[in-house]
Amino acid sequence: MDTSALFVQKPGHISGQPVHRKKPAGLSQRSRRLQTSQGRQERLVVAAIGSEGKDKAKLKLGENLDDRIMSGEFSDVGSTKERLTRPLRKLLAQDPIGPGRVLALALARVGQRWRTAAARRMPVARGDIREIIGQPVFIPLFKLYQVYGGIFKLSFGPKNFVVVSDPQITKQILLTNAGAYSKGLLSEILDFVMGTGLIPADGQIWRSRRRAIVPSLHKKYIAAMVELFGDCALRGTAVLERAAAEGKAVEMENFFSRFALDIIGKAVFNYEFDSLTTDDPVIQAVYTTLREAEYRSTAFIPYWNIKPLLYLVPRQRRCLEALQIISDTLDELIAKCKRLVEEEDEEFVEEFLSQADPSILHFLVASGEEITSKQLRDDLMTLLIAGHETTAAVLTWTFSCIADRPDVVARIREEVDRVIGDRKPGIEDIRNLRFTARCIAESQRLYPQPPVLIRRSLEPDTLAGFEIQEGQDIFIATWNLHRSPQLWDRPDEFDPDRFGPLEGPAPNEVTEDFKCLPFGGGKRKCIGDQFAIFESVTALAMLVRRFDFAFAPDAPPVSMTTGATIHTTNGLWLCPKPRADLEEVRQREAAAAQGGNSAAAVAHEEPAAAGAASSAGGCPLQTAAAAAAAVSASFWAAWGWADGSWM
Ligand code: HEM
Repeated sequence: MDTSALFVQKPGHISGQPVHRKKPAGLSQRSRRLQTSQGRQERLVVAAIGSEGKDKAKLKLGENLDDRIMSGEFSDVGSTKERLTRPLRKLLAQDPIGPGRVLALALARVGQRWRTAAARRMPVARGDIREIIGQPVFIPLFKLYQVYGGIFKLSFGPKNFVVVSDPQITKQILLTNAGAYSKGLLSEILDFVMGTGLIPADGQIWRSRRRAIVPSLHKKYIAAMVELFGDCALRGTAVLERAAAEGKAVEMENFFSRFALDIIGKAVFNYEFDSLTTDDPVIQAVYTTLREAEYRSTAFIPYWNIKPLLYLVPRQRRCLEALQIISDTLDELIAKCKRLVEEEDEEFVEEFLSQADPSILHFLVASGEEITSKQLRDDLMTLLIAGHETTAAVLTWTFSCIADRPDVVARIREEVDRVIGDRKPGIEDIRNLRFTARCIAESQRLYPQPPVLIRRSLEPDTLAGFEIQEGQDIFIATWNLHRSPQLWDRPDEFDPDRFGPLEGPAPNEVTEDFKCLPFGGGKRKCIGDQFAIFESVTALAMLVRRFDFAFAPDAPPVSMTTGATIHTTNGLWLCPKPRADLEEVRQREAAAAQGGNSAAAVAHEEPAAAGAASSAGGCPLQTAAAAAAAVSASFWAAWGWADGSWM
């Protein structure tokens, strides 16, 4: 089935469903067009989706929080007892005779003690959960952060969460006292899909799985993956060329979602989703499961814990069916891989990379480690989800950031023309695509994926002088850290130069001292950070060198909605147009490359042909694996990957 229609359409239609071009009623009052200091309006609207009626209800709830903040209710963080007795104290102080004034003085002294005691307690924002839901959850958290600062408690009836938006407190939780915290709520939410995979796992299981999986992402593997990224970018190029030729807009979130799925399928378990050009039940099953994971992470009542409802509620039944399809597919892939490992009889050495199948699954099976099929399935499912949604979101928001920035596009293009021309980038080239990489980093600052990290304290701790009880749920509000006006100059502006000279180190939680966490930090830091950066840089470079992108004229405004990552509400509709000087650049490249690895030749074929061309001669990764061996140590060190330091 040809899937291009799913994301290449006239902007008024998404997945075949007509979309009202007019903004929904009430949207305009709610729209927050973020004004940058240069006066440029970011096409960003904070909105909730839903029918008009639903929308109004949410609007009221969201505004309610704004009203309460405006009223100063949240700013008064002192003692309630002191506040309540203040009018009485004032009245008594007016007593002309004397006893009233003595009492007023006594009350003032007690009030002072109450205030001092209150200052030692963490500020608490009490409210109704409905004031938070119905909008991207990090938006109200940001508003409350502006009132309370780096640490406060968010309390809804019996439930409460500590919200952290301070770099040093974040560092303590993630790095210096990381042993005192678990994934808590996140493990509970993700159990149905990831089981004891790396993201939700804690304790001994986490330690042993991390020790087993991290070595599979070794240098040769990453270098081989860069080749795969280039092949997939060529297929994407072909899809965009067709859209450009037909003058159609492309829904880029869908496009990047499929792009990233194709890559992660091959990279993790050698499965050809080929979702940029086809659709099949496994792809549908993956998306059903992903959406369910997001639904569960934002739903208020976990009704799915009541077993019979799993079979009675249609969406839960669909999810069970999807999980079964994925589980069967993974079982087949595992069995196939085991057969291959037995047949090839290759010695398992450090940096093992199978020529026939360089996937992480192959590494894990070849390592000979005894693990249950269930654990292996959990590991693969975790890597599939962790490496897919995040990268797709990063690329989507990067393109949203650059679509109205011809100055940035020109700089990326100049760098790409100079470094790789029309070739696919090799591993060494990525080192020199430094401005392109900074654009990815800046987009990750503006749109952190995920926008909130979740933890639970395993033992009492003290954060910024406040006592934390065992079992306390904590949100680390990455969005707040990344957009804080106290921590960043012009925080809402897309400025890839803000991290200093391009020759300097790539920005991360260490260089930015935990005010920027593109991949988390400490012992639970992302294991796929280099994979993801190289993938995103390759895609950005290879698409920008070919196309100009402009916002589709009649498309809905770009707005955010919460999932595990930040999604667009109505898609990101862009019109790709071949860059004006494309022919000239091609001729120049053809003359220079003379029989080299010309991307132009491949990308002009149909996607299926591009895929076939990329795998001509067996595995397209063979040559890359060989080339990887030659990559210098200084290259890896430049990416913060000195031998051993990345584990
Ligand atoms: C741009 C893309 C990506 C982003 C923004 C991202 C972000 C993150 C973040 C912030 C964490 C820390 C979560 C926490 O502390 O609670 C994390 C963990 C993780 N990521 Fe990524 N990630 C990306 C790509 C990938 C890829 C490609 C893979 C695998 C190939 C991957 C695998 C993982 C795993 C397994 C963990 C859990 C590590 C542990 O708990 O030990 N990620 N990621």
